[in-house]
Amino acid sequence: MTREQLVKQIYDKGSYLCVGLDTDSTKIPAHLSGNPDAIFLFNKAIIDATRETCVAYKINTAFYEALGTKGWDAMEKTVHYIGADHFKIADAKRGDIGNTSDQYAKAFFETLPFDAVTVAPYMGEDSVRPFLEYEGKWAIVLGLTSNKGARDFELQASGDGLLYEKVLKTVSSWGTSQNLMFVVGATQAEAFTRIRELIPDHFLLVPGVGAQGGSLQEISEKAMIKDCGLLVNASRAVIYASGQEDFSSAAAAVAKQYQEEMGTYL
Ligand SMILES: O=C(O)c1cc(=O)[nH]c(=O)n1[C@@H]1O[C@H](COP(=O)(O)O)[C@@H](O)[C@H]1O
Repeated sequence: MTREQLVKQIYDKGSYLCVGLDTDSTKIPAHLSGNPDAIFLFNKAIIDATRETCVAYKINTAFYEALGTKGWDAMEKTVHYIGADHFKIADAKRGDIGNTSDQYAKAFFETLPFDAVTVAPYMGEDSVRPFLEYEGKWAIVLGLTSNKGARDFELQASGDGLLYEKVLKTVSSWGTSQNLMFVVGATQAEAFTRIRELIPDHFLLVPGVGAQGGSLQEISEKAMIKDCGLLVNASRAVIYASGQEDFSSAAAAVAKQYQEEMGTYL
């Protein structure tokens, strides 16, 4: 999906919500959990319930890989079920020597129809480049993450700034704002102004609202740009809004609330 197509989806729907399909097999409601296809059926119900209120889905591959081939099959079925209108992110946090990253890119962009993969930048340019070589596909590189471990490296001084600032500056020269986004955690709200000084044009994938407590209002006020430039992810707050038979209507209601609030910022 190109930036233009993504931006059109955002303004058509009045939403920059990304629903995170972090589907934990131990949290599937009881009425589904005995079904051999439970993970996919859960995802399908969530997708049907949130299609109109979100523009992206982020599949966190860990939750699927943890189940072996059964999980991978559920992920494949899910990404195909989402279809072409939504921006599909493989949250796999990949990145390795060039010929290995080539294979990761092939896995998510050719074998599977994802639009974007999250990438860890630690191994440098040759580990990120393979993800930038596909027309209409995106690398979403970790910038400043939402977790407390961000302090261990990302927020440490490096040269004349912080390490994450160096990552944003350097990585942004490897691609363009048409094929490269950055992850910035919603819990890092005080950094958003500085981040927009460094990368004024790039889309940001912002996880950390909902269960991790980040403020949608604060992020939107500090980091929204003229064509929005934000995808805000919520996983647990949406998909586990209820653990009962009404889980999909509860998810729909939470996603709608996010969409309505987002509409006021767009
Ligand atoms: O890359 C990510 O998506 C990510 C980066 C980050 O800094 N923090 C973060 O929480 N995430 C992911 O975003 C999702 C957040 O989930 P919830 O806290 O349940 O909304 C999970 O899939 C995390 O792996």
